[in-house]
Amino acid sequence: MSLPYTTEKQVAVAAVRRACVLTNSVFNKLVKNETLTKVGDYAAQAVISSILHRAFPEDPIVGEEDAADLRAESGTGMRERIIELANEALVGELGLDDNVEWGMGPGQEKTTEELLDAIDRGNYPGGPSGRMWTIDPIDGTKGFLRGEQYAVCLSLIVDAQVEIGVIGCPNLPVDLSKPEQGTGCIFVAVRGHGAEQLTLSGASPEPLSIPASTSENLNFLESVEAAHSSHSFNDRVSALLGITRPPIRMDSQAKYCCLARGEGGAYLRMPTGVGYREKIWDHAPGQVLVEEAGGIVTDSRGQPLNFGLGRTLGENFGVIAAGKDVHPRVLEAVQKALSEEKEKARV
Ligand SMILES: Nc1ncnc2c1ncn2[C@@H]1O[C@H](COP(=O)(O)O)[C@@H](OP(=O)(O)O)[C@H]1O
Ligand SMILES: [Mg+2]
Ligand SMILES: [Mg+2]
Ligand SMILES: [Mg+2]
Repeated sequence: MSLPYTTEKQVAVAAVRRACVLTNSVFNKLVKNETLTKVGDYAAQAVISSILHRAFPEDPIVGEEDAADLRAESGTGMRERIIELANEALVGELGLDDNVEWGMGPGQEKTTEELLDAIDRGNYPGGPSGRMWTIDPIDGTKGFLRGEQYAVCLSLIVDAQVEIGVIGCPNLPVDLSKPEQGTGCIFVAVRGHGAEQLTLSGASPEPLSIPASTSENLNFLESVEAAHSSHSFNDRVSALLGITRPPIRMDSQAKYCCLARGEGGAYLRMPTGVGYREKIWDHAPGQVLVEEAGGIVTDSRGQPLNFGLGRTLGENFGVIAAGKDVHPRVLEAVQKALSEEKEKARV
């Protein structure tokens, strides 16, 4: 019996690989010299969206970026730069099995209009039924610009359930505890068929599973950006759990990837203010990856993340991702810390 979503998985990995080559070259050519922020985000979404469209022309896409500003932009050369970089990534030879037999070999150069349209194809509003892809071309843009962690994130959602997640992490050490082994990994999960880590060239799949954990070897994974998740809340939850090790701070869904391969032990993301709604592209690939590695992903109330409400997670409040044994303990401590906060606000 053939595995489900074989073609989708091949196409998704090919698309993420090309986008990673692109973001790497954007960093080396542009970010290191000048701050042309967003060039990588636009170009990578154009590349991934073009590849998806060629393979699955009927599938809608929920992408983070849109091309409105780019269309309006003139005189800076930014749009030309993006088109050039996207075309380089689309036609370049990547080596390995670039799936020519699925029509996924190096593509043809595209016009400016075609690439702007490809970016704008990410405007699907989402919803509860049918197939859709989510693209976060550069997740952790702040980390990307700092030369730290970022991730190229792609998922396939079918009837509100994430079926495939692919996360490319060009700057992530192959093993956090052995930085000398080099950086660059791709994480892939197919619902019901496990999670794996590949090299950045798409080779050497290693199955992933979250090992059992105790409080002694636990530390939290959390955002670098204090505006994105409450560091002080995490400190309180750590204290309640008796965790003494400092948190591992890292941008992007690389946190889900580290968790899936047994680094850290829990990813906790609590809102810093009222009103922000988490975006589906910031969590869909990470959710299926962690679940397929044997973990649990919920919001801070223990509810599953709802990917069927549109472009955001709606009423889901915060995110807790952890191994099966750790998750209930973290959830309980989060409840305790929340009720302490309520109590404080009352008096
Ligand atoms: N106030 C806020 N609260 C939570 N997340 C936020 C936020 N403002 C932006 N974000 C999201 O946080 C993501 C980065 O997460 P992290 O902090 O884990 O690296 C951003 O993704 P992008 O970088 O793709 O825009 C963005 O979507
Ligand atoms: Mg993001
Ligand atoms: Mg992004
Ligand atoms: Mg963004």
